[in-house]
Amino acid sequence: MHIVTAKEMYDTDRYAMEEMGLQGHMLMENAGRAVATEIEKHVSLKDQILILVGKGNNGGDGFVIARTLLQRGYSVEVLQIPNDEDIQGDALTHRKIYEAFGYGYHTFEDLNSLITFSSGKNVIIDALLGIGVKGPLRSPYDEIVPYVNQLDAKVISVDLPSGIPADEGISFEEAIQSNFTIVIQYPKVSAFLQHTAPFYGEWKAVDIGLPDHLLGKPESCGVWTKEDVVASLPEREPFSHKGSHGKGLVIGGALQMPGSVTMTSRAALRAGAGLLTVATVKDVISILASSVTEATFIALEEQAGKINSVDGIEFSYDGVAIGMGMGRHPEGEELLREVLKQAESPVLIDADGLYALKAYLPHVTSRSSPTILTPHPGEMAHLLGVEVPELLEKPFQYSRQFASRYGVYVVLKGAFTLVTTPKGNQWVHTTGNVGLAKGGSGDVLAGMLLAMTMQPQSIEEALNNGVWLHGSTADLLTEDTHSTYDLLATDLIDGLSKTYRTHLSE
Ligand SMILES: NC(=O)C1=CN([C@@H]2O[C@H](COP(=O)(O)OP(=O)(O)OC[C@H]3O[C@@H](n4cnc5c(N)ncnc54)[C@H](OP(=O)(O)O)[C@@H]3O)[C@@H](O)[C@H]2O)[C@@H](O)CC1
Ligand SMILES: [K+]
Repeated sequence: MHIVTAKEMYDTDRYAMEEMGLQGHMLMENAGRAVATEIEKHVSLKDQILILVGKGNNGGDGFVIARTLLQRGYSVEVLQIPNDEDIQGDALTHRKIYEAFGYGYHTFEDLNSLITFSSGKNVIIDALLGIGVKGPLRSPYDEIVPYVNQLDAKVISVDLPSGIPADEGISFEEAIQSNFTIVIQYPKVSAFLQHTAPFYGEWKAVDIGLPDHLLGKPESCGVWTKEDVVASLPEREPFSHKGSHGKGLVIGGALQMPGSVTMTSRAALRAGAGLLTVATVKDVISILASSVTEATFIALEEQAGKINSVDGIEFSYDGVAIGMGMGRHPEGEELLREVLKQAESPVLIDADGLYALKAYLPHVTSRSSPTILTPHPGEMAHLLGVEVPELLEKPFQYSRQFASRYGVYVVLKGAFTLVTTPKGNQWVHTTGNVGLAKGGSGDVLAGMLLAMTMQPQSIEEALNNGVWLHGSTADLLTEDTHSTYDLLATDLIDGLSKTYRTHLSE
């Protein structure tokens, strides 16, 4: 499923209108009817519905929705916010059709009109502003929006909650707080930003008949779905052997932190790695040996319980993960540098490895094998040299610039984990839940990603499939046996079997 900016949406609409003959009023008819059909799933014939119609085409959709619902027997009233002469173009065409059916509307004079017409209504349809919103809400929307937000009614927004910009990096002051948003054709970027997504409530996209190839462009941005996983995750060949499923290496752990590397290793094996070696300090090996029986070990030189050197590792692996539980120490930089120079396989850098990476970043571009970074926002902000809130305002832009500048894959972890390729393809993940906000879930993810990168699929597919498996496992577990309070990172490792069996064996 594509994700679009306002410009991409307007370009797509324009192309459909100018090059394909799908005229604006036809698109609006399709949009309004598709939205009305979706609204029917959330309302009943007993509900009293008020549709708030704004000045632009979002308001135009409102007139189509009103006509469709009235024809289908629903109780609907319309409150048009602008004066009659301010409704123009396709929106005016549809208001005329609405009137030709014999339906009427009220016009907003001051807040009292909204108070009067919203009285007794238990459903409000927000067709005030769409992707054309610019700047803070102006009069009278700055009065209307707070009034709607304090009403005790179900609010359903058309395309996006009025006041929320479609794009990232744009500030706003107030917006409709929706219970449900019916997105027209493609979700907009703001549906996946931490500070704007909550305004959408739940959302669903409806098809208005724009062909997908209109968005064909070198960069691709979308939601990675179960269908994508099913299409790309390779089936196991019946005559394959443990070597064909990837020989992985995990470098990490310190005497003070033996857990991280344990979780990464177990997760990698559970996710499908054929063979796994863990390179760590001696005391961690004795702890690991009992809980990761399937792995082999390399004891590394140490100082004060931390890895001091990677001497002794022969880099003949299909994938390497480094950094988890390694601790932060001056030698970390040198270790990482050696690994990146010597390994001729994908190298995934997580946790403490990311802190050690900063100085070496400019040299990463010279690697001939993929380099994968899996930062949480704090680690990513550190690498970028910006504050976390600034990063979270524009995660798409920052990730794309960073991935292309250093030629790396970036898995920016969060409520909407974002995978970016060096070429600028971006995939958002909507699986997973707040149960994952706990120590260890990143270590488990790193292990799953390591296993995925060693299977016969592209690195882009591997990372997305790994993130999807991790999130879906959390979802299955919290639906079933766990809650978002008690879910542990180790539960994800054991729960992965169920995800594979439930989702991927159909
Ligand atoms: N054919 C198509 O393209 C299709 C489009 N579709 C639908 O159209 C929507 C986009 O329509 P749009 O471009 O008319 O923008 P939209 O947000 O409805 O209104 C913008 C108007 O609002 C005003 N305004 C702006 N900012 C403001 C503020 N802060 N505070 C107050 N007022 C503000 C501004 O007016 P101004 O006051 O500046 O004159 C401006 O004219 C899209 O989301 C989808 O729902 C579908 O039907 C499919 C086919
Ligand atoms: K809206």
